[in-house]
Amino acid sequence: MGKWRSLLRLMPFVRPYRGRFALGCLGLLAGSLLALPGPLLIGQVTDRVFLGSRSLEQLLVYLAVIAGLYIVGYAVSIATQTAFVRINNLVVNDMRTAVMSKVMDLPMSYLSGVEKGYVQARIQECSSIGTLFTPSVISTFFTVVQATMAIVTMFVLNWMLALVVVGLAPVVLLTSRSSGRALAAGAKENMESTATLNAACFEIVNGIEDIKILNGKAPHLKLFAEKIARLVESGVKLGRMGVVFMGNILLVNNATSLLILFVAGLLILHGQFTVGLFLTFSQYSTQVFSSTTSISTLITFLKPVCLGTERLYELLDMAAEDGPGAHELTEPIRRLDFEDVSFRYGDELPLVLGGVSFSIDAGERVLLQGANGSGKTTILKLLLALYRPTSGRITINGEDSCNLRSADLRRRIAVVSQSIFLFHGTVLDNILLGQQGKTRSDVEALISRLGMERFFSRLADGLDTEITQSSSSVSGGQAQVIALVRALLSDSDVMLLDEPVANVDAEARDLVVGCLERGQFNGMLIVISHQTEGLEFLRRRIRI
Ligand SMILES: Nc1ncnc2c1ncn2[C@@H]1O[C@H](COP(=O)(O)OP(=O)(O)OP(=O)(O)O)[C@@H](O)[C@H]1O
Repeated sequence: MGKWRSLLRLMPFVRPYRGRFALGCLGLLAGSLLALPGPLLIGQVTDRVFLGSRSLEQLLVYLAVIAGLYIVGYAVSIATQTAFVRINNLVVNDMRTAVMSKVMDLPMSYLSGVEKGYVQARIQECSSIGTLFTPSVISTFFTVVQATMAIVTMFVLNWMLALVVVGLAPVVLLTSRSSGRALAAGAKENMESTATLNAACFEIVNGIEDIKILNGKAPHLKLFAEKIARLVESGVKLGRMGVVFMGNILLVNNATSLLILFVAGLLILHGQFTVGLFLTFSQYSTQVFSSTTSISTLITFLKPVCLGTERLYELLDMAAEDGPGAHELTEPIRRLDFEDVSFRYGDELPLVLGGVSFSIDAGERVLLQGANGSGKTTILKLLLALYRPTSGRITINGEDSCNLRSADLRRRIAVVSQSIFLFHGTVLDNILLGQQGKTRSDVEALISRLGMERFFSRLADGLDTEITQSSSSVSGGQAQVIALVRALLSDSDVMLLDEPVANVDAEARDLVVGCLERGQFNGMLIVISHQTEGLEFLRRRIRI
């Protein structure tokens, strides 16, 4: 029961579309009601026209009424299904957006521990929850109404035959339920095989360059073929189960039809029943049995929905990186202090920083030095509130940075990191990313002030050069210069540069270091570098 209750947690996602949802439900109810008179009218036309009056006029009247019901039913069904398809898509995409937004707010201490592709998988899981809003699943709830009305009508017409139909319903239910369970288990296995195949594809595409260099095609293809073989095997098994499932349902339906034919036949032979009523009963019993089958498979459908909902909220309920009391940072950063800061990346991991203390004031230019792995980059990450100190505190203008909104803090701190990630889009898009109120002309003015026009004109399409993830349209050194322009454009109070002169050619090095040396940035400057050559203008040194 606890599991089913988790479905109630989906209410906030349905609420924005409650009008549409209510209309859709009304449509389904109307569809169920419209399906009710059909069998009764067919029975009547048989008894009253074919076996009675034999009047063409009367036949046409019946046909017109039945056709009218079918046409209205068709229109209602199309409108209802379209409404639910729309609701399904909207709800699923709202969930995806909520998950993505939450993921972006989660602390790095969690995110750095999750595997690649995991978040992607969690976002994809939302579509399994969307199954709940597909017309076929929602309509199952309404087939119960339809089946109940059919049973009531049958009891009114002939209680004895109605009892036979009702008595047979559990047989249909149990048959489809047991075959459905096997089908669900097969589907799970097939999904697992698909996921492992996807993981293999992801790895091959990701490491394609190294696979080529290392001549690794043959072993990777072998591994890929093994995964394909597993998928084929589970696909065939699933297909066989599907055939057996349908076969079993057909078998039971045929057996029940035969039994109804037998009982109705006896009643007709004794003059207690008519041929028309038999036709009516046949159609109603089909409605009852198909509703029974849908209900039994509904449970199979709802299980992954419940599981998906639980997993969705597991993520949405996680604590975000900013505590509820975090407040705005309204004034510029004038001073920052590390007060006896210690840090480890995980409870089980060793200390990276042990009791680090220093203070930096506005306008200071600092070179942060230390051996490989001593924690220099970690200090920058702590400053950016990507991680929180394990002990000690970092204060900004005297206030504990844990109490400040991290987005405000990051707006005031520009970064040129060691490994620059450029996003899909143009060079200009990347420079303007996250810059409020800045335009192309601001970028062009800055480039000209920095004397970097020649550098940018050498890119394939200048500022409009497309950055693609697969082919590097800019080199590492070029990315460094782009990141510096982005940092300078942001009018931040603090600038952090992690190894700006490593792995770059003389030109990029002169462009990056030169413009800092010439005082193009007058705020607090913190540079991490193993090399000191050319960085003499950074008067203060902090060693950790
Ligand atoms: N996300 C992480 N999870 C666990 N350990 C990490 C993580 N990031 C860094 N470390 C570890 O923390 C230590 C310090 O790393 P950091 O990058 O801060 O050093 P660094 O002084 O900048 O090194 P370098 O001079 O080589 O760039 C290293 O041992 C590193 O392996």
